[in-house]
Amino acid sequence: MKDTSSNSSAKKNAGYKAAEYVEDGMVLGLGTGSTTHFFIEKVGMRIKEEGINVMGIPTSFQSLLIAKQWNIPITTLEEHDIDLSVDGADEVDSDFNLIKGGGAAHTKEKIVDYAADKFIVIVDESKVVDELGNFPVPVEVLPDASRMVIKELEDMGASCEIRMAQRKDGPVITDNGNFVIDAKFDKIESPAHLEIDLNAIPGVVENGIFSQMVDKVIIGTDDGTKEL
Ligand SMILES: O=C(CO)[C@H](O)[C@H](O)COP(=O)(O)O
Repeated sequence: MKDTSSNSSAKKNAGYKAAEYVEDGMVLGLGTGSTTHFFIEKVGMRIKEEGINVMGIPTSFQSLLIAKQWNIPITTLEEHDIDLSVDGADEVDSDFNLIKGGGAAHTKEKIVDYAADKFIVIVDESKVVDELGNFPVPVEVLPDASRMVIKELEDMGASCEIRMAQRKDGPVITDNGNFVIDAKFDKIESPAHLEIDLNAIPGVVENGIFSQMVDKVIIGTDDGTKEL
């Protein structure tokens, strides 16, 4: 789906910069992906070196494993509200609309990111776009509904593919046991409307348009960061 090995110094700069916004006592939403990996790593370093006291709510098994590796205490949305969530994106426009879900984690990411008091997005420059839509919109679906959802998406003008696993025969299975349909629209006129319309299709669990809640975007470059 995407090459997560590229732009690693820019991703690292963005992730490390976001960790500067972490304060002692915070509960953190831990996004998913190669950029967020650097954020979690830096939070772990700050716990070790500065002794800050924070807890994390991971948005995927991947993020849970990285957090455990860095001895970040884990909690859940059942137990705590979230002060700050930090997450990557596949596309971000100047109105802070996002496409997420390149790692198939967008359902839990949206629950956690939207619940946070503050939501910071971290990307490298390649993710910044004038208009969303070059990256297909990931749509998590209940497996039994996938053919019907594809028909609805095609009626809405999208070209669709069920995302296939790379080292397993068959579809990608999300952390929630579902499939992901990648829906490519020629043009996304209104991200906010599309976000609502996609979730109205029976069988859709969540889609990867994030049109709400972003407070800040940190763009990593090879030399440093820019903030929007
Ligand atoms: O939405 C996501 C996972 O579902 C990721 O945040 C998004 O795909 C960006 O990943 P990366 O930082 O590896 O480029």
